[in-house]
Amino acid sequence: MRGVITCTIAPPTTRPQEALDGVFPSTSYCYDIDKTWTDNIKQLPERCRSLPPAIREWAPEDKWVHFCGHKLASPLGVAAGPLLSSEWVALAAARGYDCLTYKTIRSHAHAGHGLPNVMFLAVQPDQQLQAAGPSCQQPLTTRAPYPPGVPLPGPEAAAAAAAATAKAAAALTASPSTSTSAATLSACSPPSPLAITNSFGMPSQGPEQLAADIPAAAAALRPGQMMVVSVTGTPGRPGLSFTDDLVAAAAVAVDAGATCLEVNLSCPNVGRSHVALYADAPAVEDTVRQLRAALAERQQQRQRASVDGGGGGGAADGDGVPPIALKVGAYADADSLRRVAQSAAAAGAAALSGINGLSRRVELPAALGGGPALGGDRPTSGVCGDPIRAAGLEFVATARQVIAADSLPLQIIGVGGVTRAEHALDYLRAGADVVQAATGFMWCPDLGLDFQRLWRQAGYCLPPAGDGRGGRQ
Ligand SMILES: Cc1cc2nc3c(=O)[nH]c(=O)nc-3n(C[C@H](O)[C@H](O)[C@H](O)COP(=O)(O)O)c2cc1C
Repeated sequence: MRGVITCTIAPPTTRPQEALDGVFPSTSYCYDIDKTWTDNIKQLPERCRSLPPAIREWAPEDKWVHFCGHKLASPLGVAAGPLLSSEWVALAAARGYDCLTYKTIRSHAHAGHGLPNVMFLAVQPDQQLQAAGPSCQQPLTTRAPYPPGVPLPGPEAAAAAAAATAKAAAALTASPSTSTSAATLSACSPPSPLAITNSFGMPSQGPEQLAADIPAAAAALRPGQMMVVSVTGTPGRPGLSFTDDLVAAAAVAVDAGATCLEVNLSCPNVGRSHVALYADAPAVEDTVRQLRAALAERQQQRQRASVDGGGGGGAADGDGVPPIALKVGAYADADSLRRVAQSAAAAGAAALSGINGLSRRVELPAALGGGPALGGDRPTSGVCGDPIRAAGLEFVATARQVIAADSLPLQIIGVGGVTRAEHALDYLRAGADVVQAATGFMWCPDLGLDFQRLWRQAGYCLPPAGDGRGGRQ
């Protein structure tokens, strides 16, 4: 793989004074990390509900981008995770994101892990984690939690940020050529570096709720936007293989009208049995073949049973199966990625989406006693945000080379460490068709509107890359 990714590890101890400097409140701007994911579904946190009106100028349709049979007004989206329900999808759709991935669902209701689910990491500014290698066996250290009783940024802070955003947006509207920096538009200012570990264990609503909520999420989209539904299987279900259960989860999504699926083959927060599926080329090929065959068979049955023909999405191909993206992790080398890309394409997958959070051991600072930060039963968890951007870019650049060299019919979703709008442009230059943020969206939902401004300034195509590789459009 090209490039050098260093893996300097945070110092083993963090002085409490530094850790509690108030820059790292225990909640994100939007998602409330002190609450369970079900509470975050029940009610969108106040800060998300009181965002100022979004001002966005939509690209003319001839500048829209093609992705998995859909036309997108822009190539930015939100990755699987933060969009827990239709309300969250509607929020992202209104804040400048066009490719919205509905959080990974299972075939059945699943509680996932208890709190804590998200903790801040003590990393150096610009620290980037290696995708693989012995140095990555070393643990990362969390920041001390925000002290109890210290008030979080409340409605006043949100109102001040909203006023600043409205002012900047008004200036922009009055003079579209103003070179207001993207940062001045955001109604939030994420901590820097924004480095978290998340450990949810892929909780899922049950099929009945999803049957109502997935169509509600799709109804929140405008022309030029699409929703991908992320699905996974659960190993060890009585009488069902992982793939059988994956088919059942995908069927929930398809029956609810999903027009694009993403199969999560790389969750770093579940048992070992399927965390590394994405790295096993024959298993990837088998899984995708079986999934597509089962969905095609279901579609035929439905067509036979219905005089009007079955459902199926607008982007489904000839056999009625929606395009399938595969969510993968970082690969140790280009050959491993090539083998999986070839297998995925041979089985009929439409896209690769990477990377997932990097799995690391995560410990409390020594000042708080050390030991696994999420408890002994969760010694490792997924690292997301700024420290994985280099690994994500490396994945995209390598995938683009492999796809071009082998003429594979695959598109690429670039994910990992997009915490500012400019990072999305870096991903597009590296070769992504679509770029998504997870952590960046949680801490700065208006990153989407910032990106739209940059995208418009760029003339809705890529500016030349600084490294001489050039853009793709
Ligand atoms: C809170 C949270 C929940 C996530 N849940 C999922 C999930 O359910 N399925 C999945 O494929 N990835 C999940 N991810 C991983 C993200 O999709 C993404 O791959 C990873 O966070 C790297 O992107 P980021 O640096 O923008 O956060 C989750 C990430 C976060 C932060």
